Amino acid sequence: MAACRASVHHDVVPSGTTDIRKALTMTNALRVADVQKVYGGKRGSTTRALDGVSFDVDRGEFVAIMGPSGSGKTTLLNCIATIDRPTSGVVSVGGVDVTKMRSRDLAKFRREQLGFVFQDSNLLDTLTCRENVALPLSIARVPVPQIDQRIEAMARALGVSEVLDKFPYQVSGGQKQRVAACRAMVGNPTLVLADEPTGALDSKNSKLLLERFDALNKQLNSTIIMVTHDSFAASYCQRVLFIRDGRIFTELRHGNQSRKEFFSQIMGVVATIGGGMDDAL
Ligand SMILES: Nc1ncnc2c1ncn2[C@@H]1O[C@H](COP(=O)(O)OP(=O)(O)OP(=O)(O)O)[C@@H](O)[C@H]1O
Repeated sequence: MAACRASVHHDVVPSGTTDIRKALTMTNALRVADVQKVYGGKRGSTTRALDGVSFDVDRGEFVAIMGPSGSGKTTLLNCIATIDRPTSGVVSVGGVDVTKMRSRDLAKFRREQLGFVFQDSNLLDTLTCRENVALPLSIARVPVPQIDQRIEAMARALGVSEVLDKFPYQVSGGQKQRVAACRAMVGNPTLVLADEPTGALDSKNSKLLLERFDALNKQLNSTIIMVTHDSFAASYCQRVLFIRDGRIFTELRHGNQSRKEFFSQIMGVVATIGGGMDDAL
């Protein structure tokens, strides 16, 4: 097992710094440095959901986060997604320390820098699939001809071209989830955050989505962070971070081994770490 990379604080770039310093961190899509998250307090009981989590994600990496129920995965993803603020520590996306960002800037930041894929696709039922995918581009005021081009290209890449003009209730669960992935990735965000994206899919559709993620990661250099309980899903990633009791327990790298070999390695750690992982298998 590879050791986790040590956290370094000095080169985390706070928001509003110069382009030169940003350029220094161009290969770094995400830095999580000594992040703590404590819920509760003020005389009530407290829960330390994250206890000094540190790791880096390079641009173009496809990383899974695994861990038993209650280990802190959602809390970590919410801190990266700027939905929640850490109690202490730094979360830096594309070289910008998001923990220092003012609340009024966060919505814009999320829109422009992050793409989200949830367990249930969260598509808007009153819009067609095409209109759902167009949303982030329309909000970003991308010119209409470009919007059409980008939607067509992304739909082709995710295998949903034929359902673009249908409404979400007219398409299958697997297609819905791939349309949701289209919407998350069409704006080419710095980070795609996927929370149990295969959780509601059967094995055929899980495989299809993961293969498309893998292809997009390789072709577009997309950076994808995926929380999953499923070792099979994690085996598509280049790296798996295991979290237990709010701390990084260990990490595995895919390296040159086959996906099958990586899957067995992941299963080995899951067996060690225990606690309700791989429920989906
Ligand atoms: N808003 C909150 N207030 C208090 N405690 C919380 C809150 N959210 C999460 N926790 C606690 O923090 C810990 C980590 O929770 P988290 O949801 O991050 O775990 P998880 O790994 O995502 O679990 P699961 O796999 O079951 O979704 C748990 O002990 C949980 O009970």
